[in-house]
Amino acid sequence: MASGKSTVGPLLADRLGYRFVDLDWLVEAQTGRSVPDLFAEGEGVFRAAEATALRETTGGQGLVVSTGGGTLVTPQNLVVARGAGPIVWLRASVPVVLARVGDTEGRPMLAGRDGRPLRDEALRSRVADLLAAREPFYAQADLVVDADAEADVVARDAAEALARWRRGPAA
Ligand SMILES: Nc1ncnc2c1ncn2[C@@H]1O[C@H](COP(=O)(O)OP(=O)(O)O)[C@@H](O)[C@H]1O
Ligand SMILES: O=C(O)C1=C[C@@H](OP(=O)(O)O)[C@@H](O)[C@H](O)C1
Ligand SMILES: [Mg+2]
Repeated sequence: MASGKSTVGPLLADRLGYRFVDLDWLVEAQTGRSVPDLFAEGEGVFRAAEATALRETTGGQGLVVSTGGGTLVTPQNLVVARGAGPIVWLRASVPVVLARVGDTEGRPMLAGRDGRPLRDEALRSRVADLLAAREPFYAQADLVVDADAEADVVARDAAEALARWRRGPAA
């Protein structure tokens, strides 16, 4: 979360001449509910809607999909995404993620048990724990790009990494 997927995705799509979809927006459009609303019924309710939305982005070409930070932690989602095209991991460091999450309002994964946004050391430790737990899943991406950089630079690096990936190992 807050690595810049929703920000960089459209910039990357522009560079590639592709369409763009943000998976959280698609979930909200398909369910008519906000992400925090879905989480309020239980994380599983959101994850089910997310898996459905992800499947519906596959099967075509010329599309950049910005997933949510938890999407590819579900092994079946990873299989679905990999079948659709290359997965790019926007790898951001803990301090940069913390600087970008803002006040964490509207980010259910960064709320405490009482539902209120975490702050200070509790927030830092939740972000660090989440990123550490998710790293083995993110590491299964086809490409990794340093997401601590400015958004335009991240999009450019992702486009270049994709072009190299397409040319194959010999290039
Ligand atoms: N490369 C970047 N440099 C600086 N700020 C960024 C960058 N990418 C995203 N942001 C800002 O960080 C916040 C979270 O970005 P967002 O794209 O929503 O991340 P994600 O979709 O991974 O949760 C937003 O306020 C966004 O404007
Ligand atoms: O990390 C997560 O599990 C989540 C990240 C969010 O998306 P972003 O990564 O785009 O913030 C959103 O899908 C939901 O709040 C759950
Ligand atoms: Mg996002």
